[in-house]
Amino acid sequence: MPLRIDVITIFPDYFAPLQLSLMGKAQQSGLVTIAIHDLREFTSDRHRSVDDTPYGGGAGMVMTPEPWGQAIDAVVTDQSTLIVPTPAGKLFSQPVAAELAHSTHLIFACGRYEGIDQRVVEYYRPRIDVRELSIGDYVLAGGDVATLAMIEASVRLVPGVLGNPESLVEESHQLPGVEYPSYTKPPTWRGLDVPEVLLSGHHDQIARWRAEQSTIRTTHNRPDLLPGS
Ligand SMILES: Nc1cc(-c2ccc3cc[nH]c3c2)n[nH]1
Repeated sequence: MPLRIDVITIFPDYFAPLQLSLMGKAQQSGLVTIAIHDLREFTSDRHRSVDDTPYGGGAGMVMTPEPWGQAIDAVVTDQSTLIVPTPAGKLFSQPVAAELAHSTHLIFACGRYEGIDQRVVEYYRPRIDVRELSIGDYVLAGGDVATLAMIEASVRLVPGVLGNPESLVEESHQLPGVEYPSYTKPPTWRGLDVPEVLLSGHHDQIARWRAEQSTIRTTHNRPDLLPGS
């Protein structure tokens, strides 16, 4: 059963990159089907409007619920998971990507302006799995880039998408923390040499060196990922 993804957005062109590279191949292989829907196709007024002023005042505009209800109803099934990117959501992570990779149907609701009327989440929450997700503690201009990131992170984990599942095995066995640095040819580049141990062929020493490098990098860049932190 291929994973089906429906993306609803006012900027369908944001998703052209999904036709390229690994994501494009995943679609051609039939492992994943991705459909992009223009929210404005689900409006009923002459101006195809999707936003209005916020109740309670405040700056900016809020996306009205009805076009979203029409658009989501057009694709939703009882197997759907509705994903709403938002800075206020739970943090997206590799384990969440793995969960999404094993879903049957994902619907991404890409908001713009100040976000989507909360009643859209409230309406679907009793009916299907609804997940408000953040990709990090910084504010984007809309949910489209967050959706691209979540689709790429999830689809690469769909069995059969990655040509070499070996890289997933390494990823999953990775020590808590960040990855060791990588090197390839040439052995010397602008006077800089590849660490000797990597050319030695001593696989135990290489594994030890890589574990040390991972710890050094994690301590320096991501101490929050160190065990016991
Ligand atoms: N992690 C993260 C999500 C977002 C986001 C998501 C949706 C909308 C809609 C309008 N602005 C948005 C921002 N920013 N940062």
